[in-house]
Amino acid sequence: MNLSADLTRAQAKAATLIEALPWLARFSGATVVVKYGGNAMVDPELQRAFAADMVFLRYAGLKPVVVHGGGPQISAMLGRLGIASEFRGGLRVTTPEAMDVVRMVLVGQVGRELVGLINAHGPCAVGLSGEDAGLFTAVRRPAYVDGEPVDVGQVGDVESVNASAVTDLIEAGRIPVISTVAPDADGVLHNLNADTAAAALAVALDARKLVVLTDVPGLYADWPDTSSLVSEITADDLAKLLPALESGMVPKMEACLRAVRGGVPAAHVVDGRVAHSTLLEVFTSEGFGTMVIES
Ligand SMILES: Nc1ncnc2c1ncn2[C@@H]1O[C@H](COP(=O)(O)OP(=O)(O)O)[C@@H](O)[C@H]1O
Ligand SMILES: CC(=O)N[C@@H](CCC(=O)OP(=O)(O)O)C(=O)O
Repeated sequence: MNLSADLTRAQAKAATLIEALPWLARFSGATVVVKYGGNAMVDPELQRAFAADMVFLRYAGLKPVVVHGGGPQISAMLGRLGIASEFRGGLRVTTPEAMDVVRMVLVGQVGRELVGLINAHGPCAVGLSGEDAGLFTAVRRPAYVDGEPVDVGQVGDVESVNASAVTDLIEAGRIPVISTVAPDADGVLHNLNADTAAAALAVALDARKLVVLTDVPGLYADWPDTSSLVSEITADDLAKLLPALESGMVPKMEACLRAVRGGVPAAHVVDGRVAHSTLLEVFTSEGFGTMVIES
């Protein structure tokens, strides 16, 4: 057969679309929690690509829920305001003064910007924080440095999730965009690591997938040996590997483990520096990044 160049290109596009068919069928109606962070959150082109992916998922019949990070943006604002900031065991030491800034940046800046980018495609996104409709309650937690607990101030773990705060929005066709601050039982606001909160939410929503964006192609078993990229790992093997991981990957892989152990069938770490990484993960056969499964 002698196809013209145009027809060849058109056929390649059709092949790409049709490759998505089994995945569209499999994930139709599924809730997918996506943790937005890293470079995807600071590069304007990647930001727009991410927003388009969320809208694509929604129109493809999935139910995307976004949990966003914002560590670098919080650090920048604390710096501008002359408020000292440090991390202990991967968690930000959060004084009451810093907590005000964490809330202002996550809820008022990073969350708003993402809502705006998604809503450029149509009025889908609604921003909310752990404070809204009692979405999260927090319980204060220490950091662990050399195995020892260290007080890091108003830092919490998710204690409870009011899933209906999110499912009501999903049922209305919205894309929830969630900022990870939450009150404890006394109403004191706490700062939650966004990877951890995304995992807790994925479990509470009975999500079919957790997708965590980062700035590397995935988990390396022997970091920084780039030949050691892990494409698939079971929860048990990940639990064995966790103590050997370095700080950046620890909350991410702990989050994947928590999600899978909590009943989410698959948790993925994908390279957010690649435009449309979430779509590639959900709709292509290649497998993208690292997938954590129960067994
Ligand atoms: N075993 C590992 N596999 C992959 N990355 C690792 C590993 N150990 C440490 N890292 C580092 O962790 C970083 C990701 O963590 P972090 O910077 O906190 O993520 P993000 O900003 O995407 O939320 C990677 O960019 C990499 O430098
Ligand atoms: C307790 C704690 O450390 N909270 C994080 C919350 C934001 C976050 O997790 O952002 P990333 O995903 O971009 O790292 C912080 O204050 O930086």
